[in-house]
Amino acid sequence: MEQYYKPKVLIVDDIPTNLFLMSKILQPLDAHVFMAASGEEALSLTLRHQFSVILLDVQMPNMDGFETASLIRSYFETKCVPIIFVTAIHKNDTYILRGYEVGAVDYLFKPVDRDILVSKVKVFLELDRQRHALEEAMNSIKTLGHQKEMLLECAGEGIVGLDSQGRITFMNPAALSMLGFQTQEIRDLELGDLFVEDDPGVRSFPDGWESIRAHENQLRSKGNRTFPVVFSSSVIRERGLVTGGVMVFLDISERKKAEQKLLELANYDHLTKLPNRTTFRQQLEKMISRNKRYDRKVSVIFLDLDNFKGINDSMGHDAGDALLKGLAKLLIESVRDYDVVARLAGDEFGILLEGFESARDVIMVGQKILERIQAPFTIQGRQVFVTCSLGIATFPESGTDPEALIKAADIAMYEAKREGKDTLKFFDQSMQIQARQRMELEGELRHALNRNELSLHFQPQVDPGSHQIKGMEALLRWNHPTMGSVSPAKFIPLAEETGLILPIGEWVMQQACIQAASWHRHFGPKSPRMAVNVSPRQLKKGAFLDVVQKVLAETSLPPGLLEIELTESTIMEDSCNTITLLEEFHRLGLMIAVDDFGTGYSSLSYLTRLPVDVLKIDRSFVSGIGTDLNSEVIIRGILSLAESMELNVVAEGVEDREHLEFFQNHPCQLFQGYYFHKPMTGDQATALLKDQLTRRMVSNT
Ligand SMILES: Nc1nc2c(ncn2[C@@H]2O[C@@H]3COP(=O)(O)O[C@H]4[C@@H](O)[C@H](n5cnc6c(=O)[nH]c(N)nc65)O[C@@H]4COP(=O)(O)O[C@H]3[C@H]2O)c(=O)[nH]1
Repeated sequence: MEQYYKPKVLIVDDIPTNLFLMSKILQPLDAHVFMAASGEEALSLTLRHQFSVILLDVQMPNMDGFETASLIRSYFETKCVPIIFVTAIHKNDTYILRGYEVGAVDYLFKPVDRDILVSKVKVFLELDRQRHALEEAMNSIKTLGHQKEMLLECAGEGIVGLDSQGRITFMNPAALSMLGFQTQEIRDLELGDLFVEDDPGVRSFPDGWESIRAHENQLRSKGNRTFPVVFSSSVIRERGLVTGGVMVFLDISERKKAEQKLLELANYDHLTKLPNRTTFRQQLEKMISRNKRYDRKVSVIFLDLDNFKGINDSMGHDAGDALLKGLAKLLIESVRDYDVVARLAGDEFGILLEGFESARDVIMVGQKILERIQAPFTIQGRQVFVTCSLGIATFPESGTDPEALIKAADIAMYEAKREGKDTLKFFDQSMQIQARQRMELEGELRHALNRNELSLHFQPQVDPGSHQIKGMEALLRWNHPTMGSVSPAKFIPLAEETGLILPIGEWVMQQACIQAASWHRHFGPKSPRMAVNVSPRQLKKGAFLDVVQKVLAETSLPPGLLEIELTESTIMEDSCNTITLLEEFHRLGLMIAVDDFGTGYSSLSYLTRLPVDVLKIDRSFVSGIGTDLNSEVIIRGILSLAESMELNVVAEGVEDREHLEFFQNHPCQLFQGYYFHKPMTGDQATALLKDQLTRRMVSNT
């Protein structure tokens, strides 16, 4: 803030009374009054203070007033200080003139009149105040100008100045450096030369310039580098006339890069660089509206790898990632440039096709993918074989909006999986009905355990010679309050898919062991061995071994009375882990049976490495006895294999005498089937075992 300015007055007189009187008179004026008794003293004061006016006595000893005034005028700092001479009234004109020559601005005559003195001094004080105010104003203008200059110099934004014709006249250092120009090079430049794309606002200088606020465009540097900027402009007017313009711009390359990165993250899969699900959906929406107008079709292919999890688990995530990248490349190469390939999730990919003639073209694309995928991928120096399942849905038949189409293709893909994988399926409405039923069933199954709707039935396994019951297979039953009895063939695969098999399987193991332990307490060492079906998902879960150990400990069932039934395909699926786990079960003393034997394509050499005790001949072969020579050949093959490997064999699905007679010539250890017993409740099985015991005792007596 500006400080209050108090002017200074100097009175010079060798007579103290004069000094005193004049200072007294000047006291009411708002000024500092200084006094000097000689010319020398006056000079010394003028060099230290800036006086508004000096009242200088002419007649003084040593250095008189004229001499003092000349000396004051001779110094740069003091040469303009107004001097009023104070002298006797009778002095002549020559004398007076001399005073003016040495720099007097006025005279006062002694004896000094009070009013005249005050009014004359007042004038000079006022003049000095105004001079001071002017000086202050000048100073602040100077400071402001300097500040503005600094602003232009230091601003990070590029600032470009134009003349009234719109020609560039100025660029601040930031603008020069961003655009790569030297100051002298800007003279012939027009603003439009700097813009990559014509900007109507820029072109319309000076009209419309005021409205350019935060526009985005690209500027071109001298070296032809283009970079994105955000810029604003304003027009300079003086008294209503346009005198120039200013444009301020900011290089937003970094911001644009960050925006681009965010956009990629939001719309693309970072691993394969393919569009993600969101983008896939948007593209499908566009494709639908594009083709709807011309009554043309759009196809959605949903692809899922069949054995990705196995590869990921056994070879590690890096290998899994490499496989997905390889697959992405394969898919892109299998379709046309304008078809869309996206990664929807994990090992799920989506393809959008348009502009095809008929469904045959889409099938050909799908088959091409199925064929190409058969060639091994080389990952971490190893050859990896994969297959995939494809589901195809077509607009408008399978659905008219993106969600419906993606869902339909997903359902069709699911059907392809159910049909044995490595194939493609076209969506049809019946699939949707099945999918809905599956969903409803799943909802019900989730509550089945808590609502006590599950129970176990037991089917005896009988010794062919003695007809004694040596084993019992635990078979799960679901009795739903409205649907009635639901077949395990229907709900077990569903439980497997949804993971519900884990709690359900644990419950089965527990209930079966409780029952087996009860029989063991009742019938002693001759009580039947309990065979429990175990699904692949249970086996893969590391905790399954703990579950079995815990149940055995809780029920005190001798481990030798527990048999685990695994299907052939389960055993073959996950080699290393399965062998280790089965060996653990063996160490515990459990028996291991291979269910549905003969339906898979087990490598026999692999089978010899597995700790297996029992092979169960699949029901489909037994039912072929007498009608299908192949089945009989297979059964004979299994029996001789089992003999050479010293494995026991259980023939499943023995329904009639013909089956039984076949096995008289081809001995097998146990029979299971309706010919002997159907699956029955625990109580019925207990009664049967009691009956058997009684008959044995009777026959022994
Ligand atoms: N036509 C005919 N069928 C016969 C005959 N003898 C037995 N069966 C049926 O054949 C199936 C034998 O069980 P599986 O092969 O383990 O096949 C089982 C098994 O894979 C699965 N399953 C049943 N209970 C469980 C369980 O607790 N856990 C798991 N993971 N799977 C189970 O469900 C499948 C079907 O079970 P179920 O419907 O109980 O069907 C049983 C049984 O009722 C016969 O002479 N003729």
